[in-house]
Amino acid sequence: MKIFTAQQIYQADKFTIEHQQISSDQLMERAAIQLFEWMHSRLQGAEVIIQLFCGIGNNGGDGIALARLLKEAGYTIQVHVVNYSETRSKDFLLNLERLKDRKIWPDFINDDSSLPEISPNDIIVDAIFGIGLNREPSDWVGKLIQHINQSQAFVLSVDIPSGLPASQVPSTTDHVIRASYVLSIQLPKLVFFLPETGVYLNQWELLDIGLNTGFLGPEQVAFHFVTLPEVQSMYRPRLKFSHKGTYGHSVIVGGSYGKIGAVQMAADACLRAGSGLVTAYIPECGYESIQTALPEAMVLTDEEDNFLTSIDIPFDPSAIGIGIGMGTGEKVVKAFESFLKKTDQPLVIDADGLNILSKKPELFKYVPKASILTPHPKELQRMIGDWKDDFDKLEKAKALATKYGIVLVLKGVHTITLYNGLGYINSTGNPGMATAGSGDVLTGILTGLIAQGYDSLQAAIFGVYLHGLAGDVTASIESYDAVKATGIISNIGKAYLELFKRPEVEGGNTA
Ligand SMILES: NC(=O)C1=CN([C@@H]2O[C@H](COP(=O)(O)OP(=O)(O)OC[C@H]3O[C@@H](n4cnc5c(N)ncnc54)[C@H](O)[C@@H]3O)[C@@H](O)[C@H]2O)[C@@H](O)CC1
Ligand SMILES: [K+]
Repeated sequence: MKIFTAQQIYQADKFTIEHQQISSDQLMERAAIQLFEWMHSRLQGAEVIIQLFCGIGNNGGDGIALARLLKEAGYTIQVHVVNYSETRSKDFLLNLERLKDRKIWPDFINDDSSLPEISPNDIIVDAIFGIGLNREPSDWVGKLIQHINQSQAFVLSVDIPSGLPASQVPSTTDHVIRASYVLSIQLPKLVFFLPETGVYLNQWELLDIGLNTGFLGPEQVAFHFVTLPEVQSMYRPRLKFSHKGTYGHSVIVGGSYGKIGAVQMAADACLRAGSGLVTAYIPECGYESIQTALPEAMVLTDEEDNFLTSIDIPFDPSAIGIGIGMGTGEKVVKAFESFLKKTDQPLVIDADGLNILSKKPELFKYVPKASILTPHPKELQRMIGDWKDDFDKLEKAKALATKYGIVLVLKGVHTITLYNGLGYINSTGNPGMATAGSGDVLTGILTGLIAQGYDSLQAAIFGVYLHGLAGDVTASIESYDAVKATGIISNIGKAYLELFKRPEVEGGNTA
């Protein structure tokens, strides 16, 4: 699913209005009906007070139109117009008149008004600012937003939390609505997914208002939101007449004394992802444990007991994952360096592999093209230095990926894969996955997918999704708190099955 800029969304609105021969007011009514139906199907006429805070633009217009529909269905509403500008939108005014025709009189909040009382039991509809926010809200609007945030009431934001710009971080963090739920009109916004801006919303969902897909289809975007249909289309089914050689021979290189488990988990995940054969390449000390714990894997050992001193794989592997639990001691760095210099096939590089690259950035030029690098935020910072904010981070990371022709997987709540100037934002996963070994599992999955013939970008997008889904399956059985990396591995199979299960209920997304 493409992630459009506010500018593109405005163009899509315009295009839809022209091509469907409807008025902008009719488009707003579609949005209001969708908002109403969402609320009504959940509230079922409950006797709760709904306080609607509406700006004076089209986001406010959505709110005012929604107020009318709620009133007509018998809900108790209070409508506040947040009067931050004299320049009111045409459709806002139209809907305000319709409200007045029904004898509903909103109160107007200005810079000298007292703040309305809000009970924690009320429901707030936040329609103050939408994607049209183009500067910081005035101080008094910021104070109103703070007041709403402190109310402990459920806050339903229309399109985007008010005060959150659509494509930059807000400058005054407490002048942004903290939304319990966002009903985003038709399209997700990039800020939903970044750590610094995603914190302003708990959950979100899209409301389809029938924007013209003829326009949206060919539009170029910088970011995609990766959902089930995209991932399904990447899946490579296993062939009837195939054998283990068809699915590749992966090698997982890493480990050191006390950190052999990382390689074991990666090798296990690699097998679960479908690699035909898997070899673990480790220091001698891990031989017995891996052979015992993972009978399906083969093991090659370094001469040295406790860490790797040379990496010589005596056959041509289909894929190599390297770096986990490896350490960054002098001899390891040397072994890694000479391995990089003699290898041209794309690698999956994680953990200490990344740390060595940060220590010796001159080695980047030896990283084979189309290798996948999977830094978590600290590893990324070591690689690209400090960033001003999340947008700056994305630019710097993109530049690094483009410079060396690599696939950069930025691990996080929404893992973002960057390649060739484009970004792919993952939609699966949960907070339970912030646990030891979760990254090793990802390395194993990615290596296993490359071994089976997925290209690097597909392996990254598909693998990150599958990894998150396996984590979601695990959490659904064991709770977020109890998710362990080995649990994620054992649910990779269920995640594969999930990919092709028909959805039973329509659900929201957790931002
Ligand atoms: N254009 C359309 O046809 C549709 C628009 N929709 C809604 O319209 C919204 C966008 O509406 P608008 O473009 O009117 O913008 P907003 O309603 O987000 O903002 C209102 C206006 O206030 C001004 N403004 C921006 N920042 C300000 C600040 N800090 N202080 C004071 N004034 C400020 C801007 O001129 C802006 O246009 C969307 O988020 C969505 O909710 C929906 O109704 C669907 C259809
Ligand atoms: K809003």
